Amino acid sequence: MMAGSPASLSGQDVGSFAYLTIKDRIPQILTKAIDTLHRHKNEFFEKHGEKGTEAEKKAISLLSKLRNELQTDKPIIPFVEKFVDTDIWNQYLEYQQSLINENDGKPRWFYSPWLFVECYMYRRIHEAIIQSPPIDDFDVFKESKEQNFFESQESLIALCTHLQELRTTIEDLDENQLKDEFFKLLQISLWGNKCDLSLSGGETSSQRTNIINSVEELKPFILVNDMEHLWSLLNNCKKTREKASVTRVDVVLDNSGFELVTDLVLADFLLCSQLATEIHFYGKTIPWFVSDTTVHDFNWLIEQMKGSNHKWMSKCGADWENSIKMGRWVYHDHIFWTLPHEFCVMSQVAPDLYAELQKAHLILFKGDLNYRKLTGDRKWACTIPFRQALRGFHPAPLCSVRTLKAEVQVGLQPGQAEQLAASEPNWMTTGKYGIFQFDGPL
Ligand SMILES: O=P(O)(O)OC[C@H]1O[C@](O)(CO)[C@@H](O)[C@@H]1O
Ligand SMILES: [Mn+2]
Repeated sequence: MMAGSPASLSGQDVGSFAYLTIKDRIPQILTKAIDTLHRHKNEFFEKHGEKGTEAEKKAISLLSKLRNELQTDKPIIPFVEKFVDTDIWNQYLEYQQSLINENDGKPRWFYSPWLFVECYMYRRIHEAIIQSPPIDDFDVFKESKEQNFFESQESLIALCTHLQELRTTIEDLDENQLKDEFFKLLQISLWGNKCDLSLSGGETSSQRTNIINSVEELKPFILVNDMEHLWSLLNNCKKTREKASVTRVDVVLDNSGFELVTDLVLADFLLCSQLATEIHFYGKTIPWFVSDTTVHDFNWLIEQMKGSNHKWMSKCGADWENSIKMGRWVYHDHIFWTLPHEFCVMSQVAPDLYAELQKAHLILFKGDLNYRKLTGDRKWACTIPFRQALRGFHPAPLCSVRTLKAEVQVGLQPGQAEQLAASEPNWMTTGKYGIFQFDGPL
């Protein structure tokens, strides 16, 4: 821990959201993963014969073992299977061990930082799968992600239709109208973050109502609203940039399905409004926090949309595929996003990624987990400045776009948290509230 930063959120605090997640939500997610493997038994057999059946059994027994370790608060054990990040993970385990002063103290599920153990759990799921060839490329969360996409169809069609209409009139919009549209699509992308699947223990959490109509009603639930800063920054880039030069917006993606479409709609708008000229996306290398986007999810979703029999949805899919082909959209993978580290150490742990992010004019960090990593998932007072919680992480001007699902929030006005807590004790963890929290140029 760096001097001056508060303790990490942890399962030690009985009754806290961290505690309840480790006690209830994580075992539930593991049970669901086991069940998913079970249900694919025949598929594995058809594909790989007896070897497939054996692999399914092995993966299930590894996951059951993991669930047992967790539920009996066993020590956190090192990774054994060789993978690109195994050494970094095991070093981090040692680092966590070194933070424990007691003799022979070992990191344990309910004792160690929540961010660490929760990331560890998802990495262990991945280990169980890669230890079970030939089903070692199976994504236990894929079905849920696809289901989320299909269940949100109606709302997604409305969104695609809105985007396509907007594209035909965009030339005629004056600056204020353009700004209104920008704000609308930003808010849709914010509320899209309600739909993650780890909060609901992997149960469906899709968007069934037309989100565009809800934006106005939801405004009072935005606790920190720095949208104006984002507008000034990008509009200024647009006005001052030379002909052939670049305005680059980077989006650190969160969930696939509904949320991903809201992000891609925003990205599309940024280009056609010329607020940006290039968009870079970052996804996860392995299945993560149930609903997070991997490259497979990203490609799958665009492919699905392209093949849709709805005219405007299919147009979006085709346009987006083209944006990728033309290099206006760039997708990046990096193992750092599925490590347990706080972002303030990114420049040391993943200097190449930090350097990549430095090329952006603006970075949007989608979702709650990114916010936890931005702030270190620590017990900050709600009123400390965002920049202080970032502890030196500043590759470029950045903004967190997140609905609140964890007990960490900084940069609030004095009294704001108290007022919320008085009427709603769970205001930090239900996803009902959201923020656009910006950290501008240094
Ligand atoms: O998809 P998001 O917005 O990052 O949310 C993932 C969230 O899942 C939870 O860990 C619940 O387990 C949240 O508290 C967490 O931060
Ligand atoms: Mn997520």
